Amino acid sequence: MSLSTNKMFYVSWEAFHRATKELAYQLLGQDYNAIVAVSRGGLVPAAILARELNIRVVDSICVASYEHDKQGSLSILKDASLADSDKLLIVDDLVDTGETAKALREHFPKACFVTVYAKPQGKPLVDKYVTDIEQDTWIQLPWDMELAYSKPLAEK
Ligand SMILES: O=P(O)(O)OC[C@H]1O[C@H](OP(=O)(O)OP(=O)(O)O)[C@H](O)[C@@H]1O
Ligand SMILES: O=c1[nH]c(=O)c2nc[nH]c2[nH]1
Ligand SMILES: [Mg+2]
Repeated sequence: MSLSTNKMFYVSWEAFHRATKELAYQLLGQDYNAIVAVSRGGLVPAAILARELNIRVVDSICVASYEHDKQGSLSILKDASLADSDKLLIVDDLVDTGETAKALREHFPKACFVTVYAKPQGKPLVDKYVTDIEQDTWIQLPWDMELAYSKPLAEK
């Protein structure tokens, strides 16, 4: 997807951590025994969920589709070695158009697919998520940003 508006939702590391812990609360007691992180965006929430849910088996599936904010066709660069199962948690940072989630659900039909953020188009494809984001808004994740000087309002 390529966005035509400039609406942004900026996420700090603390906010990302807090939202992912909220996802962990939702998953608590559900007996998952392994995680597959959807690299790269899913690596950070996967580490947080693995810690909070005490899951020590963590794998990754490496996919590519976006070049910055332009979406192309999805390809699997490296598959996970863990087999599909209903005890498997597939973790990504966000679902937007749902193209990535659709491909992953086909790849892991029994697994539970979770994200931290979800936009309306992709929402029906995730089993659990924490925060709703409007479709026309770009989520700026903490690893894509750096601290910078901000002019006082009076000077803007
Ligand atoms: O619902 P969709 O429209 O498919 O978009 C969601 C996907 O896009 C982003 O990954 P991206 O492909 O940009 O790669 P990255 O995780 O390596 O940053 C994000 O991490 C999701 O995996
Ligand atoms: O950083 C990102 N923010 C988004 O809103 C988004 N949608 C797809 N891929 C994305 N990456
Ligand atoms: Mg991704």
